[in-house]
Amino acid sequence: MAGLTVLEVLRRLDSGPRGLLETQADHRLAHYGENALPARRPVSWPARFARGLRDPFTGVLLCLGLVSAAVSSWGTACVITVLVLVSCALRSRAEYRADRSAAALRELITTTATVQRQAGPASAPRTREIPVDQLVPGDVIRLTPGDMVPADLRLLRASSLTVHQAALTGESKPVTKFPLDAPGRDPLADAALFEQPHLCFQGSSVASGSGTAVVIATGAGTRFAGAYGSTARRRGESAFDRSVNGISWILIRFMLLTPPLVLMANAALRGRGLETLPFAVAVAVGLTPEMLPVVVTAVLARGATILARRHEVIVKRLPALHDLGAIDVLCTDKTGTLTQDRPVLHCSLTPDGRPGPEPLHWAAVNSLWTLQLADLPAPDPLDEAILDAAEPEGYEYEGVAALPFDPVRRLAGALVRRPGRTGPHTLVVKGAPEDVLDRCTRVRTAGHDAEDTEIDSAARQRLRELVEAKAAQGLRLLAVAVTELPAGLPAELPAELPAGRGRLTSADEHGLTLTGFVALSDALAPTAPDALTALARSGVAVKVLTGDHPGTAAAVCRDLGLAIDPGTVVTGDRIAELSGPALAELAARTTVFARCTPEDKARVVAALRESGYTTGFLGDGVNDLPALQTADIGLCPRDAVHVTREAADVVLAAKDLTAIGHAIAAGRHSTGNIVTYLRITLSSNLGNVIAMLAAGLLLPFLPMLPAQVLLQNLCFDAAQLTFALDRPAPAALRGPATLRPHAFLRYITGFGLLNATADLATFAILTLTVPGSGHPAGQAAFHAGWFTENLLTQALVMLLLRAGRPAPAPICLAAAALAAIGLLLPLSPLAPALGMITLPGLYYLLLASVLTLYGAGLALANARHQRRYGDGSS
Ligand SMILES: Nc1ncnc2c1ncn2[C@@H]1O[C@H](COP(=O)(O)OP(=O)(O)OP(=O)(O)O)[C@@H](O)[C@H]1O
Ligand SMILES: [Mg+2]
Repeated sequence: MAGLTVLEVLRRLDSGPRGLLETQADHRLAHYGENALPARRPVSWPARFARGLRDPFTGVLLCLGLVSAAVSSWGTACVITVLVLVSCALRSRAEYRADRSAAALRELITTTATVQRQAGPASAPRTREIPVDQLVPGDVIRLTPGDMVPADLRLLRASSLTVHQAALTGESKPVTKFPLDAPGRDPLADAALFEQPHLCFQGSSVASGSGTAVVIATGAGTRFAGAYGSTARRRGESAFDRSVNGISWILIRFMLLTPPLVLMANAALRGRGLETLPFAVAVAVGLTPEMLPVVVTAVLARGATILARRHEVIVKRLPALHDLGAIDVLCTDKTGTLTQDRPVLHCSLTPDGRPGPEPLHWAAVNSLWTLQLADLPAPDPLDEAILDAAEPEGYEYEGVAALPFDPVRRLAGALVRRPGRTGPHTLVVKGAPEDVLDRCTRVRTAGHDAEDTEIDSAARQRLRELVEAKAAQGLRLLAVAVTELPAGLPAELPAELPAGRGRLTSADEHGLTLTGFVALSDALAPTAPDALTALARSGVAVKVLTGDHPGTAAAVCRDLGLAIDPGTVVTGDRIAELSGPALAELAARTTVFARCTPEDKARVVAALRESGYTTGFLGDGVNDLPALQTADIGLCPRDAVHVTREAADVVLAAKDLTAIGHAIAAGRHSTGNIVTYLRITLSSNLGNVIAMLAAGLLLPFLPMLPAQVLLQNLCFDAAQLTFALDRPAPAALRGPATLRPHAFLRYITGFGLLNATADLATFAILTLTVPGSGHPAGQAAFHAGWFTENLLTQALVMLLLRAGRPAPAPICLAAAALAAIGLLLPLSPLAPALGMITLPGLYYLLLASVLTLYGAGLALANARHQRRYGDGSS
């Protein structure tokens, strides 16, 4: 449809500029289905289950199962299958529950689109907000800054519209879009589809300006769904990938190496052949923390559920909770996040700093006509405050053309004329004082005999000082300027020409006459000071990145209790000059960044990430989008614009910024639990494997039958699921929680060797107390003895390797159950079936002393580790 004229497109879609009839829309919704990307639809139970199978651990386990089946070791194959099925089922259940607990909150923040529809053929079209999934082809919709482009669209009208298409084209700068009536004849027709100016695509978002468009494709029919299917974000490796996934991949390599090593060692030293394969497979399974994916999902799901319930925080992807715990720098924007973004007019000042109505009057004319001509359904809070405060004099003028506000230019321009009068038009510009002053050559003195004088450098300096002084009071200042443009010229060129190209352009905004300033005040968000204090206390550095004036930013930060020197505020132009290490160094030592463009915010965040910080970004506006996508974790308040909410990983659904502190604590808690689980499980698995390999080589028989290895493994796995319910040490919650794979591997190797020593000591007492290892009965006793010892040491490790507080009841119960199984199974009637027999009493006596020594060693080594590293993380 890209080459058709607007009329042809509307005719094909059986629609019109007034929009669809409600009944038509209902029929189409039934016919085309909901407008949701296939990847975003709710996931069914079987699909969730199948997704679990794609996990790398499960993959390796399945391979080991296949190997076992190939050598007809059916018992092993069955145990592995059961492990895989149980772990997938447990994982999908945890995910499902986490999803459901946030579902109600998610309703609060569903993305909507402004659609224009008619109740009946004769009625006037009405605009209203509907959830984007209700859009159908043929719908006519409005676009405003911060909107997601909800479907594939053909533009009907646009006013300085620019869209972010980074998700589609990788281009990070917004691109201009404008309607073309007959694009087939346009020289741009050969450009790639996403570059076409008259089409907007699902997956992009509105950066500035506004427009009206007709929906040409929805749901799975959009280009985005066709090209990408899902919305993978290309932000690089996250903290979760670096830690949990990093460890997983190291382990998987070990697992894959183990069976061939065992086979080769047994062949070389003992002359055994392929009959040791089931044992080798069992050893590899024994090394695997099969339940790692389950425990990770269960821990994160539980944390997310509690956060949703207690603090109304929505975690959109579970790994984001882990990353929250790792945040050590939180960047936040100011307006709308730390302040309420409900500005009220404080004063209207003439250029000499005295109160006077003229600046407010012109500001209101500008606000009114930029709003009207840009077709925005709702004014921006600054414009709203200006219109509320001004007399409705704007109606004396008639708007001709407008250049709506955009956060890079920091200006808004409106071209107006007096109705019925000929003569030049007036261009009214308002915006950030620095940017307006740069374009002013004259200044208007106040009073009845208003006259314009040239601005000399002394006057310019005085104006800057006035701005500084007002900003230092925490006021948001806009400068207002006017100029005359000859009528008939560029503004009234034929309407097909896109706005911003040939009509009013930013090039017209020069040679202006300053009429004065309007100052607005914006109250702090009530919970912001507490939230910042709590963050500082929990070891998270806070940085403020704002588009506002440095003086205003500094004053607001002072009110919030952030300690900064006024001279240390860095402005956007500094950021733009620097790159690489210089920028990273500046970003690390600066607390407040002012006059940032959206790009500047993103560059600061990227520089912080590159220097190794785990960075969160909290923001609410379109100008925050690039930074939010660059950060490790994007957070937004509930009132954020659609696109920001869509891009954020974490949404604060309550109007309470202290929820961030709770979310970070929950993240640390989750990471702490995962780390405890991993330490315990890996150090004892590693110990067992070392012992098994050593015994396999020292003994003339297999130290444990494959079935026994798998059985003890099943018992460990079941017991370790209780770590999802653990409480980490308070020290683990005090600072950012990260897991550094190398330090971690050192830890588990140390404790693994300790564990192996206990095993080897047990072998020694077994050879002493159980004679005749040449006979089957002697071997069965050996197997039983080691089985008992293994489960008992595992129980000890579960209780002693934790940091800080005593273990909660479920963990104690699980450890007790392990000990009971270890002691009672070899005595039970089941023992012969498992290849074990009853042991002599002397063995238990000696075992008790080995375990006492082991327990003491464990406690000592753990206490030393705690002293050295303090927290629960590694
Ligand atoms: N509607 C508007 N018309 C004219 N100028 C505006 C308008 N809105 C904002 N400005 C000017 O542009 C500047 C930058 O605005 P921007 O939206 O990028 O950031 P901000 O809202 O000031 O702060 P933050 O980045 O903390 O949300 C503002 O400080 C103000 O001077
Ligand atoms: Mg903002």
